[in-house]
Amino acid sequence: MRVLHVILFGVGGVGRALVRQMVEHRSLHALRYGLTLPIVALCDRDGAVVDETGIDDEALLQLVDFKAQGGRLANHPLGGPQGDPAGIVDIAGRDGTVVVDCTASEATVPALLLALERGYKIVLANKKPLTVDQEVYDRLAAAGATAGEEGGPAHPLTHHLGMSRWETTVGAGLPVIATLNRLVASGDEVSRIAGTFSGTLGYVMTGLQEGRRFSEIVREAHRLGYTEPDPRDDLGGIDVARKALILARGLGWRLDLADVQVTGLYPPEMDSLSVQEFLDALPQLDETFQRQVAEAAAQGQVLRYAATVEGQQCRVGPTLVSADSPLGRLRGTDNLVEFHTRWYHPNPLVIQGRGAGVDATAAGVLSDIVELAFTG
Ligand SMILES: NC(=O)C1=CN([C@@H]2O[C@H](COP(=O)(O)OP(=O)(O)OC[C@H]3O[C@@H](n4cnc5c(N)ncnc54)[C@H](OP(=O)(O)O)[C@@H]3O)[C@@H](O)[C@H]2O)C=CC1
Ligand SMILES: N[C@@H](CC=O)C(=O)O
Repeated sequence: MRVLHVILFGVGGVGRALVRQMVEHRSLHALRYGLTLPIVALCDRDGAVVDETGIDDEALLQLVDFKAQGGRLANHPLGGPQGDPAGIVDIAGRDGTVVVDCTASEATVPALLLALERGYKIVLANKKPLTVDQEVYDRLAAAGATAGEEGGPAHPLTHHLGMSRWETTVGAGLPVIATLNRLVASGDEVSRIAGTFSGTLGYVMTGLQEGRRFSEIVREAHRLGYTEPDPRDDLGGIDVARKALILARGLGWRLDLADVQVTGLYPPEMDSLSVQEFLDALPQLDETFQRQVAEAAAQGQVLRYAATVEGQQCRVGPTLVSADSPLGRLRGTDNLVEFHTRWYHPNPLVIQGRGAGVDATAAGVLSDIVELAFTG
């Protein structure tokens, strides 16, 4: 039996769905792939449960229920406090470990780098480590990638052949990163990537179209687990900017988050509020959006939050499109990603489907883990 030990950071919506799917599919993985995936550490922001023999399934299901009810692992009878994710990798890691990041925090970067230094593998649903410094991206992406000419450093565009996977960072479970990597590997020339990359903003824009209030839709998207922990990351455009940057870096472009042109959907004064205060203050934006959507509808147009990666530049922001265009016909959390390339011209290669949701995302993370079990 092939064994890959799992250290999981983040037991929020995605992390909990992942644990449930891992437990549910244990026999499928054993039968189909001869693979077993024991979870040896489960960590939230200040606590952890560690068991080097693998936390048993009954305890895992009990722990995710405990987390769903707002519990803290530091206070659980099986858990204890932790303030250093790298320390968890140090004590719980061993040969054949994968560190899975389902947080929305930069605090995991040292743990991820340590994991790679030790020869472990990493899977990220978290976009932040890939969108801080270029140097961090390079280190996270290049570990174990194919050697360059005459054994030199790996070429930046062989990243996806290494020990890291981050398929769900763009388009959740949709195969956006895999498609990009395949285009790059074939030598095709990608000239433009464009579309809508946010499940939350798709849900908000199409909800507005149906005549619903902005504040009500945003709160619903938050409750359903589509938004980032702080929904301003979605509404301010920074989450889409991170996705655009991950795609641009995947093309080998050397850009930083500050280089992405971002237009947000709420006024900067709302940045100083707490998340709850922000959610409570949303009704003050209802009328503006209602007016914008009505004016657009009168012209046969709808509002969408679009992203473009082209000519060494990334741009994200609201735009009006014809209600009858591919973007205009999108509904709910669906994303649409067009790759315009030398061989996909004039018609682009298009990926479309659910772009947020904890189960589809967790399934994408689990696929990355299974793929890495057979890599390297
Ligand atoms: N939801 C979705 O549809 C999608 C989400 N993603 C990405 O997946 C990630 C998780 O999203 P989601 O589950 O919705 O978010 P949640 O806010 O529900 O969960 C985040 C989890 O991370 C934990 N956490 C925060 N900081 C740390 C830390 N320093 N060390 C360990 N754990 C930490 C939190 O701990 P605590 O419980 O103590 O607060 C919480 O358990 C995000 O990066 C998001 O962008 C990607 C694609 C789609
Ligand atoms: N908040 C994000 C989740 C996926 O990355 C979104 O809504 O797209």
